[in-house]
Formats: sequence, C-alpha cells, structure tokens
Amino acid sequence: MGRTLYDKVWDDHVIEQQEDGTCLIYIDRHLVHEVTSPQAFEGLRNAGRPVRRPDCTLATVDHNIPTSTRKNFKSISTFIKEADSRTQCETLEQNIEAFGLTYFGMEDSRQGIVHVIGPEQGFTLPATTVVCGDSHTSTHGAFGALAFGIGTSEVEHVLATQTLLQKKSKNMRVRVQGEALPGVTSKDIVLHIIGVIGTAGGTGCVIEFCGDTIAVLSMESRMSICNMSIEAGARAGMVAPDEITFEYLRNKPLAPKGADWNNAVKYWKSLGSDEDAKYDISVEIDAQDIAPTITWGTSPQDVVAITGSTPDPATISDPSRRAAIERSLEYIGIAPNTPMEGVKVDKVFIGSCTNSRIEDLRAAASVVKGKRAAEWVYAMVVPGSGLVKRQAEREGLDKIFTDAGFDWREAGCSMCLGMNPDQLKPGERCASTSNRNFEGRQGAGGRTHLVSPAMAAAAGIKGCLTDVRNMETSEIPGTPKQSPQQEVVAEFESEESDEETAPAATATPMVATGTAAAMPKFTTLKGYAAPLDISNVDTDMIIPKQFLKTIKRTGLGSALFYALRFDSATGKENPNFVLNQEPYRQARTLVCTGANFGCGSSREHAPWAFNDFGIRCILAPSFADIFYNNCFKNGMLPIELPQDKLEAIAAEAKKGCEVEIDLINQVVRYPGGEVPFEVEAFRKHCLVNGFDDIGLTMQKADQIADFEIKRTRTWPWLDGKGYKGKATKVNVSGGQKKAKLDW
Ligand SMILES: CC(C)[C@H](C(=O)O)[C@@H](O)C(=O)O
Ligand code: SF4
Repeated sequence: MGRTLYDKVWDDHVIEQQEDGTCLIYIDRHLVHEVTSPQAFEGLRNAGRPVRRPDCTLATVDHNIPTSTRKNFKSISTFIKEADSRTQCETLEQNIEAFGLTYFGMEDSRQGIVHVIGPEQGFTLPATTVVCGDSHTSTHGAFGALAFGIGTSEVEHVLATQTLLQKKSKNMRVRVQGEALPGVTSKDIVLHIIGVIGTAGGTGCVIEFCGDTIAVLSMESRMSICNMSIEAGARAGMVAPDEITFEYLRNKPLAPKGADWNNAVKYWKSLGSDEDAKYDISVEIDAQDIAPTITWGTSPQDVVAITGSTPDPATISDPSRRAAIERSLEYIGIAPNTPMEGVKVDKVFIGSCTNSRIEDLRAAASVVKGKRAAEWVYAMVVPGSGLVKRQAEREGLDKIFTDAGFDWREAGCSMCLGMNPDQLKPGERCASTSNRNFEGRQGAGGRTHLVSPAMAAAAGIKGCLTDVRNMETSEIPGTPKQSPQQEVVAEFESEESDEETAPAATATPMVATGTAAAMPKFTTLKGYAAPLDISNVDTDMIIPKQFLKTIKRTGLGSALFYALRFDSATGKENPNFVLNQEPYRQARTLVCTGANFGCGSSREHAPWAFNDFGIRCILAPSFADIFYNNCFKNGMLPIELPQDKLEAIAAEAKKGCEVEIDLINQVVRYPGGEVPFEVEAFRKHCLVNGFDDIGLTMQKADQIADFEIKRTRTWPWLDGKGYKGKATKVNVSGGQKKAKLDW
C-alpha cells in the first residue's frame, strides 16, 4: 500500500518499535528557548548527563525579552528589568555555556522567535524530525519535516538521548483547491480550516496540507498554515517539499552544500505522498469559500468572515456549545449578532511566529503606506528575527510603518503572549496576527481578534475591524539586493578561511547512566473529585503565562486556574470556583465534562500545577495531545471516558463523594457504579513502576548508536556541520563538557 509524506518521514526515523506500537524515534533537530528548558537542563545536571548532539541543537531567547531598542544593550542581566524573566534568560545562557550549545543571544542579529530562526538558517530541513519545547514547532512542517511541540520532560529526553518515545499518529489530509480570492492570505485559509474542523478536529493526527491552493503558496505562507495546525488540535502539520521549498533553502547557511545538496534534493523529492496512500480522515476545502477571516470569540475556532457578525447563542440547540458561545461573547465584550466590521480596537499587534516574516511585513506595509494610524490606536510591528528586521529596514518598511505612527520594535514573541513588557491592559481590544485568542492570552482581561497582517494593518489605520478589500494598497518593491541569509553566510565565510571539512560525527555507544525508576508510582488513587464543565480548557487557563517564568517544577499549585480562582482586581478567592470550595480543595481527581481538555501550549507547567495542587488524575471526554503526553511524564493519569459516564461521575462528585481510580484493573469506581478505561500498555507500565523514560531509553544506547551510523551514511547532511563546515563529535561521555561554541 502507498505511503503518505508523514509515513515516509516517520519510517525513516524509527529506531525500535515495541509490541504496543510505541516507537523510539530519532530526532534530527532540537530548538531550545528559555521558558521550557531550565528544568530539563537541571535534570541533566542532576543525572550527570551531557547533551548528546550539540551539533543538532540550537538555542535562543524569545519569550521573555523586551522588544524595546537594543541600542544600549550590554547584557541580559542589565537589559531585562523584570526579575523572573531575567533569571530565565540568564539560566539559559548559563546552560548553553555549560553544555556547549549554539546560541543566538540578544546581541546576535540571528536571534529571534525560535520558529522563525530555524527555517531562516536552514537548520530546519525537509524529511527531518524537528522538536522544541513549544507547541508551534508545527511551523517547521511547512518544509516536509515532522515537527512537533514537546514538554520539558521530553526536552530533557532529547537533550540526553536525541530520541523520543512516540506512538504514530493518524494521517489526516486537508486539501484546499482553487484560486484564493483577492485579499485572502494563508492566515485566512488556516483560520477558515480551523473554523471548519474545530480546535479538536486534528486531535491524534498529523495533517498534510495539499491541493493546488497550497501548492502555489510561498514558504512563509505555508509556515503560517502549519504553525496553526496546533490550534486545530493536530500533533503536526506538513506540506510536501517541492521546488518552492528547495528554492527557499538553497544557500541558507546551514543547508547542505555541493554534492550533499544534490543528494538531499533527490531524497526530498521522493517524499511526496503516493497516489494510493490512505488517510484516516480527509477534508476538502474550496478556496472560493474563504473570505478575509477573523475570530469573534476566545477560541481559534470562533471564526467568521469579516463581513459577518457574532453568533446568537439563542439559536444554538446544543447546551454546551451555547454555554461556550455565551462565555466567549461575554469575555470578548461584544453582543450577539453584532457585525464584525466597525468594532473599535485599541491596539494592533503585527508579529508572532505565525506572521512576523518578511512577506507578512510587506503585506502589512502595503496597506499602511502613505496613511496614518487612527489616533486612539497603538499599533506595533515586531519582526520575527533580527534578520527579518534588517531585511525590512533595507526595503524601507520600517519607515513606512513609523511614518504612519506604527511602533517599530526589536525581534521577540512580544505581545503574542505577554511574558514580556508588551501586554494588553484589562478590557483592551487588539487586532492581532498571532495564533491564540484565549482569555487573558495577551494580558489579563485583554481581548484578541486573530487576523492576517493586512487585516491587522487595516484595523490600525481605521481604528476598527475593517475589510481590507475596501482599502487601497500600495506596491511594496520588496526586491532584496542581498537576502539576509546570504549576508550571514558572507559574514561567517570571511571569518573562516580554511575550507577543510571534518569527518562526519562519530557515533560511540552512549554511556548508560541513571536508573529507570525516578517517578512517583501510580497504582490506585482514591479521593474527592472536583467537577468542571468547561469545553476547550486551554493550558493558558490552567496556568497563565506569568507563572511560566519559574526555573523549578514545584510550587505551582497556587497558580492552577489562577484567573478563575482569584479575582484579578482584589486577588481574593472567587468562592464560586470549584477548587475554592470544600471538599474540593482536597481533590485528587478532576472530572471535566467538556471536550478537548488541555489544548494550546506545550507548557508542562500545566501538569506541574495540578500535581502540586494534589490532583493526579483528570477524567475528560477528550484531551489535546501534548497535555495528555505531559501528564504521563509527571506520574499523572489522564483518562478519556464517554460523555454519559462522565456526567454520572460528575453528579456523584458534586455530592462530595469519593472516586477511586484503579490503574491496575483499569477501572474508575464511584458510588453509582464503575467504568472501565483504556490506557496504553507502555504508559501504564511506566506509571505503575514509576519508570522514567530517560532511564529506559538510556538502556537502548547501542540501537541509538547504530542508527546514528546509518544516518551519517545515508543522510550525511544531517550531522550538524555548523557555519564552519565542521562536524562536531557526538558527546557520549558522562559529565558536562564545556565546548567552544563554533556555530
Ligand atoms: C511557552 C511555551 C510553552 C508556549 C507554547 O508551547 O506554545 C508558548 O510559546 C505559547 O505560545 O503559548
Ligand atoms: S506562539 Fe507566540 S509565544 Fe508562542 S512561540 Fe509563537 S510567538 Fe512565541
């Protein structure tokens, strides 16, 4: 039978498959940022383990850093004023120094959002596995890479072993056909797709985006689409590599060169899905149905054409959907049946890993050119990397923005999630090119409408949500004299005169250190169960951004459901929230009757917060993939149950009855009865024995080393050779090695 793009990339990375289907897969590229790595490095340090493949690891700072001018930048210690943000960035710098990793710091023009710099440098390549402790790693799938977000425990696993334990996902195809209508960009396409399939539509799947609409899109546009596949609930999104991909990658600093390039392209061309490949789910989208699209609510699936209106909950028969719409409208502060066009905005944010690349800035500039921002609007433009910024300045885009009264910033995540000074104030409304419109995402009480860069620019000029098709646009020359990437090659070539290429990385058996058992065991759990009836509980809701600045795994219990538990103005407990009531302060289990629990970011802080509070088991109709996985890595048990059983358990929980989770026998017992549940054999085995994955994987050292030998032989361009064309030796010895950073 034919294979899909995903099948092919997957098959080429499997080191070993267990009976229950769990596979040990090799990871080619690991991106690291300051928020999700401190606890992972701490784990390595405690176990005396080195980073196995510094040559395949690239680190930067992006979430916490201010985007104000760096003219007087000396060090992050003096530049970052907020103490926790500073500590997180300092900790990353200490870790990259101690473990010998390549790092783009704030004084390096290559610094930027982790998902912008990987492709920009050619670090991201077709047919690779790419991971990062960040849910939007899906972005890199635009290159035909299998790219997905992981939690901090998995970051540690990859640092130590360059592998991950994974089960194969389902194949889903989203085919978009037809010519996109005027004013419609890839952002509108992906928002429309999420509107059609919902935020849980891709759960358990890797989505392949294809069709003639996708085939003509630039790499930047494909990245915006794959970026938001996580908002559709998918594990990853992919697009088959083609001439557009190869053209983008040619001459990128870290892309293969010479004969390696030719061999790589030949291999990459063989990756497209076979004619007779089978998909578990197929969705067809007609591009002619897509208008400039905008979100009206607090979930990325709450979309409508800019010419449309907010929904009317009174017309919705499904009670939980009606409740979700009512809740969204109340938070967003717009009445039912209100036309989207004309809704006044306070702020405009053009940036984020979805839309901060050069093409995005050109699209926004073409709307802004020669006009002025509405006087009540603060509009900011935040390039995705120092190189995007430099390129835009070379094209004069910065001048177009500043002449129109838009603020021109330095690279970073900025107001996408407000872990840095760029934030919305309570009640402020923002037209944003980012990817999440969750409650409080851009600042507590802030209201977000997701849009394309052109639509955001239009909102900035008019001061309200606006149909960009009714605005005049200007030609943006956008023809670079020298692309930013070529410039970097030039910088490094002049530094490095010797052309000698070192031998490929040598794979010597990994030293098996540490023991397999390191987690608390889970066999049975008996106690109160807290009932919760909210759909799409996202990880921003479970633990808001301000609590991600810790470098520890503990002490987060008080932050659990912070915005629901505490009044934002007074800081007092909200007596109506279940975890503030007796006996649920002592709850051991959470019973959620709403679907898609734990959607959104990869933050492992979410299970850490539950654990610290004392909740070790969550029952729900369905879970988002990364959260589900992160629970197991922390000795927690997420259980999927049918809706009617959950309602029955929740009814008992509301009476204050205890619930017993018996993992050995795979059954939930409650006063009204008992219900069996499914759990994968390997995950159960690890929970019951308290096994830590890293310890188990370390015992597979020989298979990993053998795979590395095959990898060097078959795909020699995958051993990171850095900017100087030299392979780095695989770091196999115990203890940390202070290496010279030569990338
Ligand atoms: C901080 C990180 C864990 C998070 C993610 O995984 O997505 C962030 O990038 C976000 O966008 O919420
Ligand atoms: S989604 Fe926002 S916060 Fe997360 S990586 Fe992208 S830009 Fe940064």
